[in-house]
Amino acid sequence: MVRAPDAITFADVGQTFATRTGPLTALSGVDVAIKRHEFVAVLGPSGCGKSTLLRLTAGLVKPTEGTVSVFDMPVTQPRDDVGIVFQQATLLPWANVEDNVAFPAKHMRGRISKQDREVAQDVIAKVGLAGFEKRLPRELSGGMQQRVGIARALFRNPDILLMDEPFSALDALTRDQMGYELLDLWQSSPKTVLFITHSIPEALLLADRILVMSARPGKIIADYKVPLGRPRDEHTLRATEIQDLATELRDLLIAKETV
Ligand SMILES: Nc1ncnc2c1ncn2[C@@H]1O[C@H](COP(=O)(O)OP(=O)(O)OP(=O)(O)O)[C@@H](O)[C@H]1O
Repeated sequence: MVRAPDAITFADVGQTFATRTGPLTALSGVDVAIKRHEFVAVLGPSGCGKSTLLRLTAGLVKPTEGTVSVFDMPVTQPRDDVGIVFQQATLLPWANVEDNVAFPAKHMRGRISKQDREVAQDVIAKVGLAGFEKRLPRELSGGMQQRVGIARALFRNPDILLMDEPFSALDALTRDQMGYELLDLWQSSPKTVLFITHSIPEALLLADRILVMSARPGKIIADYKVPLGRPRDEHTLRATEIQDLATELRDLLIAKETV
């Protein structure tokens, strides 16, 4: 039988940066495979290399050791089938919502076509912003700006969505709301998601699988399957086995913070 390729593979990946004070090893010996349409959360102490994992997957950084592959093809440059959402939406302040969402087309082809605008309007509606197409970023709340960032990442309908603490700058209620909306989006249009967070409840609510990283140089020290079905809602995290897993994750992270 032909094996379906994994969506993302890290094969013995290491990343050392040259810094003014000498080489800094951010990641070492990272070996992991992520299946297509798996939702994977990554937890780990600050500075352990979580964002570096995403940047390697997106082709924004080249690994100094090992290979990062997307659908079995080594990543050598930024790819169309990978969308990224950062902690801040990083929108163009002078461009309206529609132009921000369609910006990848402008960046690639120098113009936004009528068809691009239709696609942009469709993803804007998907993230709940229909009617706001002509607004400027400064006219939107933080949560709405982040929805625009998500719409921009979805614009090219990528198979892989990389999310770097996408909701951590939002207030607690908006953050929860965005998590549920993301689950709805993911269920209606499945994608492979690599989601970085510092929040254990957020990781448990969203993910199929949770990877835990050690302090720098980061490596994957635990790989948990989240024992929850879908769909999930606000009652999901009350299950006893989830409380136990949350405690286990907390203990592991506290131990690793001190390493
Ligand atoms: N381009 C770079 N040049 C030099 N050092 C870098 C570079 N990018 C990242 N680093 C260093 O690599 C380490 C890992 O950084 P990274 O941003 O991946 O960590 P992180 O786990 O995402 O951190 P946080 O949780 O605080 O956001 C840090 O010590 C950081 O200073």
